Amino acid sequence: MEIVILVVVIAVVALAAISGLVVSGRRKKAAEAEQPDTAASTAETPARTAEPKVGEEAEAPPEGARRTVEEVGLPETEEAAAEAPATAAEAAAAPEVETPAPTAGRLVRLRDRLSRSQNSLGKGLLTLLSREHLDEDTWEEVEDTLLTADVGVGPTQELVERLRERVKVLGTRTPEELRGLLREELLALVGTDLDRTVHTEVEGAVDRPGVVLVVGVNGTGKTTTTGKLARVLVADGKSVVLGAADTFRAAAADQLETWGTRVGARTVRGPEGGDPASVAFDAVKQGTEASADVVLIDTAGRLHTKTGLMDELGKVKRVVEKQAPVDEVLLVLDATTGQNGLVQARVFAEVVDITGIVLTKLDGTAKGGIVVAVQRELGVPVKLVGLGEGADDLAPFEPEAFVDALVQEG
Ligand SMILES: Nc1nc2c(ncn2[C@@H]2O[C@H](COP(=O)(O)OP(=O)(O)OP(=O)(O)O)[C@@H](O)[C@H]2O)c(=O)[nH]1
Repeated sequence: MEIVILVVVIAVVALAAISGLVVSGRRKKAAEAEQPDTAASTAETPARTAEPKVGEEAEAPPEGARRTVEEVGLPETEEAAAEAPATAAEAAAAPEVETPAPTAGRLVRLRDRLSRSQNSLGKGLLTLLSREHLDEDTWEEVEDTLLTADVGVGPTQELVERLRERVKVLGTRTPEELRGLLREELLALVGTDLDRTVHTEVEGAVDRPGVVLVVGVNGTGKTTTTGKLARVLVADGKSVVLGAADTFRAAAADQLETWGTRVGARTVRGPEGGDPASVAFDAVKQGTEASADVVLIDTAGRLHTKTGLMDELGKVKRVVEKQAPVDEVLLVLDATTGQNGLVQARVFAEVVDITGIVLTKLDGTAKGGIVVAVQRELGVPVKLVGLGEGADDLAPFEPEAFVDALVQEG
């Protein structure tokens, strides 16, 4: 009997084992049916590995997901994905090249700024000239007004003399007549027949860039002006190479390079404290090799009292001239420094032949008369004026727009 019971138990256990195997086989098949392709399982793999488990919780690696190196290959999408971060990084690193505002009529655009700062000169003169009796005291006041605006002694006396004569002839004076008269006389003083173009064009069939040297004392706005001038030239369709020959002030080359990058102009620079003449030489060389239209060279802010530094400026020019003639030497003067600017102008003119003047910060002073004074002092025209810190706030100087801003109503 016991033997019969034992045989029955063994038979039941055996049956149970067989049915268990069948069920697990079915489950496995059903699971395989739920995984239609390997790509889907590959996609799941990272999710599993993202949360690794250890010990008893550890899962067996998915069998079907494994592929050999040969099988995996590099599909197009993976290539693109691999390239994408580099392109994005490049895009972030590559600065956006700006399109500067056109230069034609810039001074007209900036006229409000000019008349805001210079209007007191015109208004002051018109008020005085409108007085019923133009006695000596009044003429003295006219003179003082002009001197205060930095017109300079010689030009002031000339203007007062001309005004006295013309007012006498005029007899009765309407405000409009006076305005017209003052406009004419101021315009004659500023000069309408001077060549105010910044010389960047090379004459003849010579294959070289125009070379412009920018000089001036520290803080006058020299580096900023060089950068703004690059924008003016780019706006006029020229290609520009910048030379950072201000190797004394560490930040100057960076500052210049930033200006250049914004308009797609290359900046040639040297080691900090290096030889400025060698940087200037390299800039012209590279500009020539690159067939650039213009090379603009920013020089160190020289204190005009330091003879050694001034001598070095002369050297920069001589060394550049071994590559190509310098077509334009622009002296940058800060209009707010008044008579001190004239002293600087005189000293610079002794070292290099200044061919044009840039008056910066005219937006921050009522002393616009410096335009007249500095032209007289150097016999060189004002070619550009700075009317703000904005990138396109440097304008070609136009005598008519300038004088209109002085005498305009309002
Ligand atoms: N309001 C006004 N500020 C200006 C003008 N031009 C330049 N500046 C400012 O003047 C300051 C000096 O300009 P920089 O270009 O650094 O002067 P810099 O002559 O190159 O000076 P160094 O490199 O030290 O020789 C800057 O803050 C400019 O933004 C202008 O026309 N108007």
